[in-house]
Amino acid sequence: MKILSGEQLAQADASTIQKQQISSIDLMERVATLVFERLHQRLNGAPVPIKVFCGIGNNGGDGLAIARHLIQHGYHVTTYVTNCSKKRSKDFLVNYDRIKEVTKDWPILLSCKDDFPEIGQQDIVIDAIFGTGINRPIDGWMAEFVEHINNSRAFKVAVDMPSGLFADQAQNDAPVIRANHTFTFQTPKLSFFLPETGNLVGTYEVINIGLDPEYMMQVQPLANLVDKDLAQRMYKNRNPFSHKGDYGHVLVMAGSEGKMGAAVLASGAAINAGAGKVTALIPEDGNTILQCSVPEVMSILSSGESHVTNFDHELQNYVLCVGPGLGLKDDTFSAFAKAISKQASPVVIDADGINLLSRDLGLLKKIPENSILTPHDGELKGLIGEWKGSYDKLSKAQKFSMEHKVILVLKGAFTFTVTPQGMFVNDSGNPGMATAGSGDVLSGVIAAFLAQKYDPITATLFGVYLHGASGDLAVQTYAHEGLKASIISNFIGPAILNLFRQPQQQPPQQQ
Ligand SMILES: NC(=O)C1=CN([C@@H]2O[C@H](COP(=O)(O)OP(=O)(O)OC[C@H]3O[C@@H](n4cnc5c(N)ncnc54)[C@H](OP(=O)(O)O)[C@@H]3O)[C@@H](O)[C@H]2O)[C@@H](O)CC1
Ligand SMILES: [K+]
Repeated sequence: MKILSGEQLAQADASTIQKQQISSIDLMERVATLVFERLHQRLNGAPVPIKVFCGIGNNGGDGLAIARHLIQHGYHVTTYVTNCSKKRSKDFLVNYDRIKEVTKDWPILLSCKDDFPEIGQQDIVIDAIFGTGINRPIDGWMAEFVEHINNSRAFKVAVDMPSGLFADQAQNDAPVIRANHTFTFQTPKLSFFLPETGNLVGTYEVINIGLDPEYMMQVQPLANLVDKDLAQRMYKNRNPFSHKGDYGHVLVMAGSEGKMGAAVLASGAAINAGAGKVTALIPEDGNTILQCSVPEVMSILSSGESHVTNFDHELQNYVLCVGPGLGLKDDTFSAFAKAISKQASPVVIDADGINLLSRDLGLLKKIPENSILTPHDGELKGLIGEWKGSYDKLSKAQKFSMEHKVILVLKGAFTFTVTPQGMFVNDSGNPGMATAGSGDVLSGVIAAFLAQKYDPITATLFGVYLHGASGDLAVQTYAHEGLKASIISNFIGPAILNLFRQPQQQPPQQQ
């Protein structure tokens, strides 16, 4: 699913009106009806007090139309208009008139602090104050009003976006409605996925409002959302007459004294994700640990006892996955530099591999095009320097990806994959995955799909999605707290099966 900017959504709106020969007021009615239907489905006629707060633009117009439908269906609705400007949109005014057809109660105008209504704990608040048209932070009495709503214990439903939130631009601590649930139109907005603002959205639900398919097809999005549908389409069926040689060989260069678990997890995950063969290049003293932990994985021993000191072997045709638990010793750096410079096809670099690379960024010239780097924030700083907020981070990461022709996987609540061809947001995963070794598993999974001849971007996106989906399945049994990296790894197979199950067969998600 494409993630568009506010400006692009306005263009999609205009293009829909032109191509579908529908008026903007009819499009607003379509949108409001769809929101009403979803609300009605959940509320089922419940006599709860509903307060609809409308702005004076088209988001407010949506709010008025939603309120009208609710009133028509017998709900207990009070409608308010935040009277912050005389400049009302055309479609707002039409709906301001239309609401008179169903009630004698005019919307109540709010113009200052004295007008603020009391909001009860049992109320449902529908926030239709600002949507994608917000163009500056909310200030003055409106800022106090946002705080008033946020301080209430009512359940807050945002229309398109929580008011005050910018769809795709940085904002510094500006007042924003803290929604419990957001009905967003056509595409989710980029700010829903960023750590500074994602919590303001609550749960979100995309409503397909039927914007012009031609426009949607050709528009270059800010990012693409990788969800179950897309992941399912990435999957490659196996040929019944195939053999292990068809599924590639992953060489995991990893581990050091006290961190052999990282080598075990990365190489084990590569096996679990379908690599035909996996070999671990590890320090001598780690061999027993590895061989006892994952019997399917072969080993090559470096001459260093406690850490990898050299990269000497006879293997051919393998995919290198380097870094987990490798350590930062000088001779490990030399072995890393040698390993990198011997590769002709994309590699996966994780953890200490990225820290070693940051020691000499000149090595980037030796990394094959479309190699995959999977840094957490601390490691990323070694590559792109410091940043100010998520938008700055993404822009610097994009520049880095294009300049060095590499794929960056920026791990987080929503993992961003930044490629020279564009940016992707991952839709799977949960907070239980914030646990030691989870990243080691991810690097092994991505390397396994590279070895299985998925192209580098697909291998990355598919690996990131499945890693999160494994965590989502595992959490049903283990809870967030009980989740650990080896369990995530063991759920890769079930997560692949789950790609092809219908939603009703999925167990409920832990919130
Ligand atoms: N995309 C689609 O396909 C469809 C979109 N639809 C809906 O339209 C919504 C977008 O509507 P929109 O463009 O009218 O903008 P909206 O968010 O209502 O606000 C604009 C008003 O706010 C004002 N204003 C701005 N910032 C302010 C501030 N800080 N403090 C105070 N005022 C501020 C600004 O005034 P001005 O800047 O001119 O002073 C202007 O009057 C979208 O979210 C969705 O709900 C559907 O109906 C149909 C399909
Ligand atoms: K809103």
